[in-house]
Amino acid sequence: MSKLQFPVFDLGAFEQADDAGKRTLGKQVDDICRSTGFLAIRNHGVSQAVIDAVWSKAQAFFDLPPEEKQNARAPYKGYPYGYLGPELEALAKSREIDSPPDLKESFNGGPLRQPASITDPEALAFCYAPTIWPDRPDGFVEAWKTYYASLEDLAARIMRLFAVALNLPETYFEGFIDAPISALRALNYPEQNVPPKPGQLRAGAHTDYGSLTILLPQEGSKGLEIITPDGQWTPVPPVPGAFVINIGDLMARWTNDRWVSTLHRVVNPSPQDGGMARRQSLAFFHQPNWNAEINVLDACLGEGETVQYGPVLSGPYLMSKFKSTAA
Ligand SMILES: O=C(O)CCC(=O)C(=O)O
Ligand SMILES: [Fe+2]
Repeated sequence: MSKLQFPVFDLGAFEQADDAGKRTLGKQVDDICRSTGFLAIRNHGVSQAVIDAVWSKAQAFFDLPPEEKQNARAPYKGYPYGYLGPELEALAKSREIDSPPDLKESFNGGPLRQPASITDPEALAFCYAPTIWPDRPDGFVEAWKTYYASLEDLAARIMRLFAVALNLPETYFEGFIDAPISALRALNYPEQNVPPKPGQLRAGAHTDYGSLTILLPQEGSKGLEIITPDGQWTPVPPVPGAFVINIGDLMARWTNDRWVSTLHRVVNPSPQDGGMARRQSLAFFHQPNWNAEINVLDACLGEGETVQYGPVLSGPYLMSKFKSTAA
């Protein structure tokens, strides 16, 4: 693994390693997750054709006239899926910081399957609410679902890596994530022709809520920044062919804060970087099963350490976090 500036991890090499090799590589991931929880994953096995298809369909969707995009809009404030137009979300509000709305628009989609066992009305009204699909561009839905399925599989593989990193059996998380309630979000940060309001960013400083986020920033694009342990905002460099992953609040809680859910943001483009260029990204927010009960892992309790968090259920926990960001 290269650790020059930003760690880049070879997932294929991990999967092919023997037990001792896996433990060594897992230890590297444990170290990263204790410090920032942000790393790039290469040799991830997701086909470039699957990525290119969803990328170009998302771009074509964002290029549609605003009125047409509104046909796929989320029907009411707080509805999780469909099109969320400009100025409707301020991520900084999740931290109770009042800020102008983020300079972005997004399209959001939920789980591809709904287990028959799910009857909780809250689950049906929230995570399992229907995705409001756009009519155009042709092929959008198929490309979206194919990418979603690939990322769900990738997330499960990364959770195996996390289990090894935490000194747990490799399959430890499997029972918690066999009916995940993950969401996929395509983000577009439009060209900025007018100056932002004071304090207005493309995405305000926030932590992610779930177990794991798998991000695909636009190739070569800048703007994503994290707070490093020295307290400085630090750019995440684009890594060609790799996904950027980070852990969210639920994973920090699960590990009793051994792992950190790091604050991050997307800043406005600087004049040196073209000043106003559009930027696109895809964010897959992996979230354990609606009913998964998340208790601090024994494996994360060192000598003399106490349990800092009581149990929470994955779905209701996510709902409470999500509802706070409407602008
Ligand atoms: O677009 C990006 O690079 C990051 C977006 C992000 O952090 C989020 O939507 O949670
Ligand atoms: Fe984020």
